[in-house]
Amino acid sequence: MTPVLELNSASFAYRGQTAPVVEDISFAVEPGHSLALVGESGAGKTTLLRLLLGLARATSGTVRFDGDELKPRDREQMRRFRRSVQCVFQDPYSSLDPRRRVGSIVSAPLRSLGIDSRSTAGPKVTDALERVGLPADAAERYPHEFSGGQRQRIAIARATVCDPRVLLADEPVSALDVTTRVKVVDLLHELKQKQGLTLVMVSHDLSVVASLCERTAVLERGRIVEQGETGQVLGAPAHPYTRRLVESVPRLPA
Ligand SMILES: Nc1ncnc2c1ncn2[C@@H]1O[C@H](COP(=O)(O)OP(=O)(O)OP(=O)(O)O)[C@@H](O)[C@H]1O
Repeated sequence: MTPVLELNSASFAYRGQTAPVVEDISFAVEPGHSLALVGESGAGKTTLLRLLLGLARATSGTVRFDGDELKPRDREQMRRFRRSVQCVFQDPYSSLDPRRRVGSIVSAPLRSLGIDSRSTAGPKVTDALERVGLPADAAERYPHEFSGGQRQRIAIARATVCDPRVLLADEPVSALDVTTRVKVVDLLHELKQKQGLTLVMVSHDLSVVASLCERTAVLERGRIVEQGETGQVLGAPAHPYTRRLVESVPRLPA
């Protein structure tokens, strides 16, 4: 099967810097599967998501979408891409415009992709809100009327309203308290199961990774040191860096 997203020997250096922050990265994301990117702060995880989103362009190597090289200037391809690949960020407070009602926030991708107008988007917005466990009347309210967990649900409703195939999520639950975190992880799990959503997720939380992602790639200072089945990578790490990451997870005393 053609991977929906693929990096081939991709490297990226920020403007004005010679040293790449990610180097020689290769992985493929198969449709319906999920991949976690893990590693310490500054390892380059968010930069990889930016490459996958077409927000940054690989300095060398390629990013492929449905088998074709991703070209941010190709408007037709980017339209298909935006319809297929959506994202959710860490902070549900800053990622939602406080001046707009939730209905307008959630319908934004439908309108910007030309799928619906404000007047025709209603049923899809209701559906998307329902799928994430929010009542239909949430559409009439403003983000400040919701808790952090509910706001992240709104962000997930916005990201899934146009039925994308892939969700790219940057630390989607790390700003949430522990019980809310579990509920949002359950929601992501359900979207994977029911809608066959492909998930690429950055997370510091290895238990979240273990519960959501079949595959894991471990990033150390911009390079992948290990990747494979999550159970294998986190359960029996082959690389000393992965072992250190796994061992650094705090455990309750026995
Ligand atoms: N706009 C930028 N300009 C220059 N360097 C940057 C920029 N953004 C990030 N970097 C550098 O790139 C490296 C990788 O950063 P990145 O945010 O991708 O790491 P990360 O693994 O996502 O970290 P964290 O877990 O803390 O979010 C870091 O050394 C960072 O300082």
